Amino acid sequence: MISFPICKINLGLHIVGKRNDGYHNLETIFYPIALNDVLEIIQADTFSFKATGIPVDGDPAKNLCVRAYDLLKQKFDLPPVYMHLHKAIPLGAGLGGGSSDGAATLLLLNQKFQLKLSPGELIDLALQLGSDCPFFIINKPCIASGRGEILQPIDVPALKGLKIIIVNPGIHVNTGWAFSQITPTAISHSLSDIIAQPITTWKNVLKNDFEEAVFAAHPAIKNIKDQLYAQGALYASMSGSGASLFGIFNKNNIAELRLPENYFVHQSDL
Ligand SMILES: C[C@@](CO)(OP(=O)(O)O)[C@H](O)COP(=O)(O)OP(=O)(O)OC[C@H]1O[C@@H](n2ccc(N)nc2=O)[C@H](O)[C@@H]1O
Ligand SMILES: Nc1ncnc2c1ncn2[C@@H]1O[C@H](COP(=O)(O)OP(=O)(O)O)[C@@H](O)[C@H]1O
Repeated sequence: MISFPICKINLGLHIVGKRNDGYHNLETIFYPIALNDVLEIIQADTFSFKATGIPVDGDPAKNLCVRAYDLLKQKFDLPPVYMHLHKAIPLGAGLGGGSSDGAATLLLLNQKFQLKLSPGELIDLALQLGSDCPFFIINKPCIASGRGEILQPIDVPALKGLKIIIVNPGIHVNTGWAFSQITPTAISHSLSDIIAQPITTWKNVLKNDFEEAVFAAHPAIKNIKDQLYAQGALYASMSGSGASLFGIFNKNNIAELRLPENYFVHQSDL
């Protein structure tokens, strides 16, 4: 069986409080983007995992696909499988690619071996893999709170018919470090109220709390946001804890960005 794990951007991201378990409560809107990895799972005589495409760092046994399989193996008598992950989503980019692969593994195995896990059970398992993972069980625009697992589907009519450009400069921002830089604050504007307004009103009110610290540490990241606006973006922001930036444009107003050749650039319809 094959699946195409997509990625996400964050439309607004507020850190609202530090929790006793070391994580933070946040409020954000997860919005799915049509930039995807490919994951194939086949029943086999022995377990194996192969990754191609953009190289994934670290121990393959800790890959989120393998960790998702191991998690289900603790609960069910799963047979061995061959898993092939082809990576196209940049890593550690604030796009949730690894989380999406982990969630896709849970969904594929649930379907293939008829495990009959409900969406709620899959979300609980996904949260054990990472805070971004539960969203990829749903894969529809959602307003999220808690660590990211309290999810409410939401319509974002302001984005209909528009185009997105994602730029990743390949700078690694550690997510734990980014959270440590933030002093949590109460939300002054409701995210759902903001995104119900036309996109031209978002610029000064829809904010990612990580930008200030990440831009201060990496001016090259801020420079991309400035370029997106200079090229006519209706709205531009960093995604997650970085380092990807996205700009939202009218269809007939595609940016001509002057970026270093090694930067990753993706364009798609919203
Ligand atoms: C910031 C966000 C926003 O969507 O996205 P990314 O930038 O990673 O894509 C997420 O909250 C990231 O989720 P995820 O990347 O799954 O993080 P996790 O593996 O769960 O946690 C990595 C580390 O970040 C911190 N962390 C993460 C989530 C959270 N709600 N509070 C935290 O304090 C913790 O220090 C944790 O050890
Ligand atoms: N399938 C996977 N794809 C990408 N990264 C993975 C995967 N499995 C584990 N990882 C680890 O997770 C780290 C960050 O994952 P990723 O989801 O790409 O970042 P982000 O949460 O910033 O979007 C990677 O640097 C890598 O070490």
